[in-house]
Amino acid sequence: MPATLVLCRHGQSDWNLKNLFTGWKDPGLTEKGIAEAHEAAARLKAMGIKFDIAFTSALSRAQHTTSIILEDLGQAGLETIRDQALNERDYGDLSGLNKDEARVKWGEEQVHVWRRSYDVPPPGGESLKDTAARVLPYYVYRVLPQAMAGKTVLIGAHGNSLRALIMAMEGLTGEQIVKRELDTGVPIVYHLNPDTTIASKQELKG
Ligand SMILES: O=C(O)[C@@H](CO)OP(=O)(O)O
Repeated sequence: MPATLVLCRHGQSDWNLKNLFTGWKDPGLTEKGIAEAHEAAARLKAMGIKFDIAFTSALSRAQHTTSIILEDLGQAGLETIRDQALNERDYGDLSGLNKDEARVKWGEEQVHVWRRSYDVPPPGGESLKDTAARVLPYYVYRVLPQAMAGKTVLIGAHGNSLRALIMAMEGLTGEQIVKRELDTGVPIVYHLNPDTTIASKQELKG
């Protein structure tokens, strides 16, 4: 029986709605974000998934999404480990700025490079590579041993911390990851082989 690992980006946050760079800032979920978390839970429930352990970041939008999913699955008390290693990529000086205004100020291309490239950090912040340097050791040393022990694992985290993880798990290049977007509140269910490679992958979209 392959191990099961579910990755889920948090539901829409207040700053996603306002189109602001968020990073390590800590806005809550919008009504839509809360609804997305419930939908994520319903899709996991329809697959018959029950978790043995959950991991989330130190930021409330990911914690809230994770707790809604667990509550809806009837697993409110499940062991949930919070760690800032899973936090969103730090957007540095861009944090709190409007993304459209940033495009006007610095140009479409520069902002796209800051948002999606692999190794170009935004001013004062982390590149995806920097983010991977904290996410991947956490995954390898904390999360993966749980999955390899046969536990069904949930990671409720963020667009860029999960992009960093997915890049490594799926063996994507720096060019491929630029195009990879994660929707809010959409669980991705991976089954892993005993050697930790991916046996199957399913995105639970509506
Ligand atoms: O603002 C952020 O922290 C992230 C995720 O919402 O945005 P982006 O998609 O621009 O990386």
